[in-house]
Amino acid sequence: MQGDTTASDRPCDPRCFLNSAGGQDEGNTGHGAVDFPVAVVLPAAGCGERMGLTTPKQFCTFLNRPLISYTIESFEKISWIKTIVVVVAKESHELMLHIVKTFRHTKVKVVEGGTSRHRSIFNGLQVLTESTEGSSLPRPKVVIIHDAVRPFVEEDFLLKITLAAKEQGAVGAIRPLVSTVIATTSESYLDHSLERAKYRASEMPQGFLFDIIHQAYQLCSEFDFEFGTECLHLALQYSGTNAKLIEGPPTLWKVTYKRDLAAAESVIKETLSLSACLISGTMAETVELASKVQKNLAAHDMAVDVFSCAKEYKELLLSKTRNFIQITVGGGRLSDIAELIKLLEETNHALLYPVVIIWVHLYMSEEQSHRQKPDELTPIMDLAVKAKQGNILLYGIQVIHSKVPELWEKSAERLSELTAALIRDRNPAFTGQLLQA
Ligand SMILES: Nc1ccn([C@@H]2O[C@H](COP(=O)(O)OP(=O)(O)OP(=O)(O)O)[C@@H](O)[C@H]2O)c(=O)n1
Ligand SMILES: O=P(O)(O)OC[C@@H](O)[C@@H](O)[C@@H](O)CO
Repeated sequence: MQGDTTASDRPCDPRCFLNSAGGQDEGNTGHGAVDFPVAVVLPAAGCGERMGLTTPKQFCTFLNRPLISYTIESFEKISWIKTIVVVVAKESHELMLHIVKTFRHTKVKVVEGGTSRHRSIFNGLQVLTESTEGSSLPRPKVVIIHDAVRPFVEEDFLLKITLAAKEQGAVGAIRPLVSTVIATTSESYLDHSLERAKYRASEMPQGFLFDIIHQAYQLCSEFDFEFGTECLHLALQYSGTNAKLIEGPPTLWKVTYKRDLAAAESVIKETLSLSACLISGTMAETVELASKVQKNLAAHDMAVDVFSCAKEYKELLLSKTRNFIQITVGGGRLSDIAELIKLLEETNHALLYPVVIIWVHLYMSEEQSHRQKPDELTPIMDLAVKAKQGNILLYGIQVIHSKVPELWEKSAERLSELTAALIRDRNPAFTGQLLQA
């Protein structure tokens, strides 16, 4: 298609957009390249009819957080984006303010939506014009418009869209069509089909010079407002600006049906499972077990950093991982776990994503495990109940050291399998349980 700029169409790698979740260092690709004010408008005033739920899909939650909060976070962590205007229905205004407060979103301005997506977007643009009474928001040079129900957007693609919008006036993300587009007769027969290779799906984000898109909305017809679905069309029709088209990654999909919500949760869980910190202690057996687990988890695509003791917690937290494994020996050493939970709570580490702690209890022999008094381990349940209130999921796994290398290897493998499953699934139902490796 004329004007296509094809970006790399790499397979959907979860590490590419949720830096803060996956333990990756947050990129800052745009620093310096964007020397002009950029604002974002997130239309979120729809009712989500196709989702078939009473709660509008942008407020549906997974992993204890509403969908819209994930989208806001994708933009919030970008240093060169200064303002995020979230457009919600009047009846959702208080809920949106509560979400902003609960998840400590910054840069967010909440405004009231309209009866159609275009009306909502226009309301969002209006609040960005200096001429609006009481508008405390700076008029942006470029505005990014992005459906609030598209949570996976990457900084490097947003940078491409923003720089292209500054140069071209209007730019849109596109993706190859999956199904062929056909026209039907009034009796629901095939009228004709379009040559799929010549067409693309229009996705989000889209970027515009603010004045171009604001003018287009000021001039557009009531019909456009009521029935239109394409901002690029308004820029062409009413501001004479033909949008540049950039092929985006497969992660730009919009949450529309219930299955999309499950898919979004699964993508985020996969991202959260990419890294872990393992606190091994200093005993030869615990250090050896830690090394076996680290090697086995690498086969599960999980990068594990091993720390020898608690005093390195501070450094450990800087890694941004949401998964912690602590090996202890002998009598119940839950005090170390309690200390880690306290630190995670003090640093709000579990604010945006549930944190997993796996307490690995190593018995040095079969006899020692039989001597263990049940009441020495039951406190894990109490600790887990308290930790869950802070979005921290505590699990216990018991493992017995064996002097027989094959048996010891097998135990380490079982421990690694259990650890990977608990981290991947983050199922609250198993918190406080003591599993056997
Ligand atoms: N009056 C409207 C309608 C839609 N949107 C927003 O536009 C985005 C994309 O629209 P869509 O996926 O169609 O959302 P809904 O209209 O809520 O879904 P449905 O068509 O299934 O009702 C969503 O974030 C939606 O909240 C909006 O801000 N104002
Ligand atoms: O509200 P709807 O889901 O119908 O429209 C959203 C999409 O049309 C829109 O986000 C892209 O096609 C880009 O315009």
